[in-house]
Amino acid sequence: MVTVTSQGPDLQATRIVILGGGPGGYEAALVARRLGAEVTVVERQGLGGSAVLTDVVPSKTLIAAAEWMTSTERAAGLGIRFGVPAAGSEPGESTAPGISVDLAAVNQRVMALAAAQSADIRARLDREGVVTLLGEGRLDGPRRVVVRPRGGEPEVVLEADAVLVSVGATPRELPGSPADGERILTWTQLYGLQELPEKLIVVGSGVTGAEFAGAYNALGVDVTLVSSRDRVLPGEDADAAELLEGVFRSRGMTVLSRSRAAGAERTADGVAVSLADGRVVEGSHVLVAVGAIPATRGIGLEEAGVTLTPSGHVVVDKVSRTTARGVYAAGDCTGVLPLASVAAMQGRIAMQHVLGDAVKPIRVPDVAANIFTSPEIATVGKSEAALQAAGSKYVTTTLPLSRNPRAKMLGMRDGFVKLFAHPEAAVVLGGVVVSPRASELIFPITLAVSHRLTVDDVAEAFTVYPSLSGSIAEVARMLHHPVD
Ligand SMILES: Cc1cc2nc3c(=O)[nH]c(=O)nc-3n(C[C@H](O)[C@H](O)[C@H](O)COP(=O)(O)OP(=O)(O)OC[C@H]3O[C@@H](n4cnc5c(N)ncnc54)[C@H](O)[C@@H]3O)c2cc1C
Ligand SMILES: NC(=O)c1ccc[n+]([C@@H]2O[C@H](COP(=O)([O-])OP(=O)(O)OC[C@H]3O[C@@H](n4cnc5c(N)ncnc54)[C@H](O)[C@@H]3O)[C@@H](O)[C@H]2O)c1
Repeated sequence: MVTVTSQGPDLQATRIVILGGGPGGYEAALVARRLGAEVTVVERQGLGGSAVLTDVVPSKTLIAAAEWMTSTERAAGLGIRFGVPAAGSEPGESTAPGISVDLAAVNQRVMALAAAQSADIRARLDREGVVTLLGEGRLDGPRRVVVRPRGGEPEVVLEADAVLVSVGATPRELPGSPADGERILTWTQLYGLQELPEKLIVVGSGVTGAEFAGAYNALGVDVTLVSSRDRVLPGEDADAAELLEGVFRSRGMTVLSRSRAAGAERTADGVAVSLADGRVVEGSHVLVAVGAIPATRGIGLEEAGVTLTPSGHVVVDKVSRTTARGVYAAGDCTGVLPLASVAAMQGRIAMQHVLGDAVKPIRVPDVAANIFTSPEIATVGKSEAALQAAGSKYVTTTLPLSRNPRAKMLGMRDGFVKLFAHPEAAVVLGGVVVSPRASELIFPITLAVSHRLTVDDVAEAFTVYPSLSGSIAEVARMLHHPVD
């Protein structure tokens, strides 16, 4: 066992040890270095964490390929024909076999991009003077981290003035039906597929399930989405979820609502998913997307005085403090809001707090989020369900995308912009954008929400004509109340 009491040249510097090198961990490391601390990141998988290696980056890269396929759907309506017409064929008649997807090539690109992103993060941390230790870490009390290095070398003990726990979460599996990486898959195992599945069953219609079901459907796969709830995306804006489910069905996806999967087993040439009501759905592969479990067990947290919720999430306050003095936590292991952007913000806030920099507590309602389906669903601020549950006064207007001139030119039909505002103060409380690239369009509404702008502030700003963002100003204009 090697004990490391201090690293780096400055013996007076605060020693920070970060457990987990995902967005929560590596963003914190950069801030802590900038604030003069000695920083060590302990990571068992690779820098960038699950966000970069298995979750956000791979899924969004796969979706980029799927998106390309979806945009070809609109091409015919715009007068585009694929293939070279043969001699004597009618104008516009295609003789080419059409477009096909080489999943092995798509997945190779996905994995290469994830690895490159991880290497970039490692290089950045190295440049900034952050020490990285590849291995499995655990707390030994609140101020000491013990690391089992990946290469089998002796354990390393790191003494710390403060520890940040940012260990993320791992995929939940169906009870009694462990993933085998071949036919029964978690989202981390999809990128080993060399060919498109013949028939993919996606269990779970949360954000992960909806994104993958939409992507594989666009890539040409026969997809069945098993949804335990009344509708897909139960936690999202009801109009957006309803629209997306309609789009899914119109593209040939089978959506089984109110259908809870009880288990999955391999058959001679595929899988059979049994539903709680006795039905059986057969397919070639099943993707299990039923949520995630925080990676907080067995790493000495409770022994160090860190309180966990019954679900295993670390209890934190708005500046990322846990119940143990000197131990902070960020990201999916806290269950505050499982998004990479939130993990990174929690990590930065933790370091600002512990190192005595100016710090603003996290404001979850200001978080912008996006579901990368086609169309995308972007949200920020208060949702309609939250406003109703709190009995808040609000006014709302929705403008369908089909009324936007740019959308008409681009051949886009499915989508809308919706804003919520306070009826008297006219302050923008929240918004929903359902549209291709909604992730890019939500930003003006995010600015409005975080700076407490009014609908008139939004309406008075110029937008380009013609542009999709013109609908945001237009919907704000529709919420204007004339002065009495
Ligand atoms: C399929 C999918 C798609 C997603 N897409 C998006 C998206 O588009 N946008 C978005 O904002 N969010 C997205 N998310 C959510 C996002 O991935 C998470 O919110 C984010 O990864 C959380 O970051 P983190 O730092 O908390 O944890 P992680 O990224 O999970 O990193 C934690 C790291 O800690 C390591 N670790 C765990 N235990 C130990 C230990 N004992 N010792 C050493 N290392 C350890 C893990 O191996 C991991 O590498 C997606 C999630 C999924 C599942
Ligand atoms: N684009 C993004 O930013 C993005 C993408 C993916 C995930 N995420 C983050 O990850 C979080 C978790 O999302 P998720 O979809 O992985 O998990 P989730 O917990 O939100 O959804 C899982 C769904 O599976 C259903 N389910 C559970 N057991 C089932 C069963 N046996 N049969 C059928 N359905 C079952 C649940 O009712 C739930 O609707 C999201 O809230 C989001 O913050 C973000």
